[in-house]
Amino acid sequence: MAYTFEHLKQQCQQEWDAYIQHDFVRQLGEGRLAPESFRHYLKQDYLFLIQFARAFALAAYKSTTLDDLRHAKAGLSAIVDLELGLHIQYCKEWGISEQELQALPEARATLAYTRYVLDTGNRGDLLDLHVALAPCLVGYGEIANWLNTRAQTLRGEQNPYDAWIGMYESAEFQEAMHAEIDWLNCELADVTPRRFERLGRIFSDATRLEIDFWAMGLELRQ
Ligand SMILES: Cc1ncc(CO)c(N)n1
Repeated sequence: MAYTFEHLKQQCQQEWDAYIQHDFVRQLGEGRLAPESFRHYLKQDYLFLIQFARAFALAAYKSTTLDDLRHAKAGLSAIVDLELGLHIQYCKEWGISEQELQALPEARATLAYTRYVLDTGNRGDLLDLHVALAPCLVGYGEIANWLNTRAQTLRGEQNPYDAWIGMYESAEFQEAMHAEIDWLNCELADVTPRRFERLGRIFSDATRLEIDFWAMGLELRQ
């Protein structure tokens, strides 16, 4: 049987739904998330993005084909040249200066998640690393789409978090998500059941760590 990305989700459907439909996400969509929670999340997400960039650098190191090398390089450039700049700008609009960002200590949830991804990539191969990254890349795109299906979601000026949803429903992000799913489907097609079981563990671990990232924001955990 050929495995697909869909199977990775199915083998931890409960965790996946708890991540996509988390209270943080619902409250953000309904425009009733506490601003302190959103600010705390934004600050930690800056630290997350720096480690995320390192993960793409690791993906370059783990690449053995020119195509994979180009893919990793494009991901690293997108984060360093584009996403981090946008994030710093967005933080400013929420009253968080670049100076403040640079001095932040990492919350435990940020440490746990990012170092888990880096360790998984270090000890495994490129597929292990991509599976650990998939909840970030695919999850946020799916979250934006899920929010857009909900009648309770507020869009436009009435929601202070509208721009956040806009970022992840954007054509660029949705394309990156689909490219990631295609890459994974291609690689998963010929793995053995034993390998799939190990990959499933990585995927569900990373999903649980994304849930903790939301909880960190919601509960202002350090
Ligand atoms: C924690 C987290 N996961 C995923 C993304 C999407 O890139 C993000 N910015 N932050």
